[in-house]
Amino acid sequence: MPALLQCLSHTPLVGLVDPDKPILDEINGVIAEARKEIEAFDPELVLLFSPDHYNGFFYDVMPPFCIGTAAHAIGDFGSAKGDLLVPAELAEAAVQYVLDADIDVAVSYKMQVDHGFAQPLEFLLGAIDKVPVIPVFINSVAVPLPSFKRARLLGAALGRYVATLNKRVLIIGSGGLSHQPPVPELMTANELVKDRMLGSGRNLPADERQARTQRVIDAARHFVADQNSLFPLNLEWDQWFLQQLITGRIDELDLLSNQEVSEKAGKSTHEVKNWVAATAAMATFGDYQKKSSYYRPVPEWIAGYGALTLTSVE
Ligand SMILES: O=C(O)/C=C/c1cccc(O)c1O
Ligand SMILES: [Fe+2]
Repeated sequence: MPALLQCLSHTPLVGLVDPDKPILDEINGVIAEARKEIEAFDPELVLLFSPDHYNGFFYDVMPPFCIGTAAHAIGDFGSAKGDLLVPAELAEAAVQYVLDADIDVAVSYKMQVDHGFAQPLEFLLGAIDKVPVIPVFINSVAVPLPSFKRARLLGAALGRYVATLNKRVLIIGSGGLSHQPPVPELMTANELVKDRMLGSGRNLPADERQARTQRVIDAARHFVADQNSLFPLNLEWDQWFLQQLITGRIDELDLLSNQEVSEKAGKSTHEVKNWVAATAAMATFGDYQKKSSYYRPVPEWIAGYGALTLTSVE
């Protein structure tokens, strides 16, 4: 069975702080093309790798990786809200398969997810509950972080697992590329935010949710005016990273240290590990080829915004 890979940056600022119309049209065109490709492929199962942003995973117990056998999207920043369509038995078997492959992964029977999961499902499939999806969380924000190598090995193990199912599988990597939005850090957070990061943020009061949303919107507006107001986007790094995936050199990314990536491209750039895992999963289906790729820095979205479509070589 062939597989299809779609990696896509996500950003909760879509519709809230948008780039100029020609750029927005260009990006919407890229998403529309990806969606058309997916429609033609007609996936029976989605394997979705995504980070979280202290909406579903907290420092009370922060796993490097987690697979959900059920998942609920909270609808942050106006993203889609509701239950994902998770095939519980397949997801549970995926956990066992990965553990048997010596990759330690957590399981959640009630996973809470945010725009990282919801946005690509909505943009690429039209809704979060259109196609059965195995949701895979990769901790990309809350230090200490897993390595690039472990993300690749997780992806490869899950790729081998879904390849056993004899289904048309769409593999999605959500996140990145270079960026550093104002996500709080445990060491420097005030007492209230620290408490939220330790777990009480799972059900944020409405006024705090609103304040959090507004803080990110304000940061994006400042970033448009002054691109040193946050860690700058790194166009060169992003393009280099994309080429690594396109040319099949994902193993070389094992050499990247987390510190180096944070220092060169920003602390949230670790979200690209979702692209690495997705591409490693794709590689288990055999040779792949680039169908299309896209890149543009979008300060309005605090994102090195990229897309990559890979198809199996038959
Ligand atoms: O959840 C937040 O506070 C911010 C999220 C964000 C902002 C910009 C780019 C991203 O990938 C994000 O997840
Ligand atoms: Fe993100």
